[in-house]
Amino acid sequence: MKSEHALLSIKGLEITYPSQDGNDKVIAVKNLNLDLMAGEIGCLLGSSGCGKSTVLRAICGFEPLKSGEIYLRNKLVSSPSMTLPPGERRIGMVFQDFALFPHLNALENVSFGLQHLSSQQRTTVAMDWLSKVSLSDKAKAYPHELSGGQQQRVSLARAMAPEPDVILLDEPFSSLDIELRERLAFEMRDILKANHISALLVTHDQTEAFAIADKVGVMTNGKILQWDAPYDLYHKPATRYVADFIGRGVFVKGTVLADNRVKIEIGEIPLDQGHNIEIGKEIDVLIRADDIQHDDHSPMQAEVVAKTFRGADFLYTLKLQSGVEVLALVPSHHNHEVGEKIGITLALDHVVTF
Ligand SMILES: Nc1ncnc2c1ncn2[C@@H]1O[C@H](COP(=O)(O)OP(=O)(O)OP(=O)(O)O)[C@@H](O)[C@H]1O
Repeated sequence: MKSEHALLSIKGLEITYPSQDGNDKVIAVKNLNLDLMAGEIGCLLGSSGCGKSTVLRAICGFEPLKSGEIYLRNKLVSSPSMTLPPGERRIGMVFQDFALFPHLNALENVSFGLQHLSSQQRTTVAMDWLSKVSLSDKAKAYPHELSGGQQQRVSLARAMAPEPDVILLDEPFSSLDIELRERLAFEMRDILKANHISALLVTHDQTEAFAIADKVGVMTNGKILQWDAPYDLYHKPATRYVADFIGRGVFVKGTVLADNRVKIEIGEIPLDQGHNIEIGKEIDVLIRADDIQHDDHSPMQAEVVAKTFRGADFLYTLKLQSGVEVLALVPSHHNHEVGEKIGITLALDHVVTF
């Protein structure tokens, strides 16, 4: 069975909190399943309150389970009848605010979890991890003397130094500038991959999730709707909620044709194998901003009703003849005015429908 090889395996997890009036229970997580393989970086992605942090706390051993089981390296660490104490789990944590000890310098922060070693070994190991995050020259610096990105790398080095089974990261970029986030997410991914460390991250930011994770689980109401590679989440969303949540898209009406194709207002698209929809049926077809291309020579016209400059491209909102509005990403040297009509073609090779 696949999960036998998983480093972290969560089966049928349910966690409840007492509600404010003390009577009913808030179900924070329900029937959640997840397998994280050795060396894999996973991410739970969902909006505020969907239960992401509760899952992390349960993995750490801070939440009792209502039902289900959590295994680390095939060892049962949590079930409704037992919770292995947090200190006895081999888990590293990186928090939203980095949670560095302000009165300890970078080296001392990283040494903190290495109390089982001699003082000389501690320094050697901690210096080694500081060098792995490219901060050897900041060993003596205190947290307030480091930038946000540097503090985050110290925090990562501190979590990695005791060589835990898995590192959990709780919104690790949310206190940083938006421009920094994506770069640091890539940087963190490189460090984790170079050191073969498995990690589970939670975030509400899709760009962050896609930049860092091998597998992303889209969560809502305490459930994972789909656990997949970012590419598959984007191109093969399993539910309408996932399709709406990931990437910017619009659903337009389509009609199923005889030869396994679907006709929409601006063209025809093949239906994916496995869709057995009766001919003539009306379906909703997902059209993303990168599915529509601008082509000055195309006879098919759409009116620009809004536009946002994004540097390399414009995100145009285009009104089709029927009045339906779709989005289109267009290289920014094609600078058209609102109200202008522009030529478009459909660049979609398969239908996403539900
Ligand atoms: N200690 C608690 N007591 C009662 N309800 C709680 C408690 N902690 C969390 N909840 C509720 O459980 C649900 C899940 O909360 P959780 O913190 O796991 O969500 P989250 O996805 O991490 O949200 P955020 O991104 O805002 O941190 C929410 O409805 C929340 O209100």
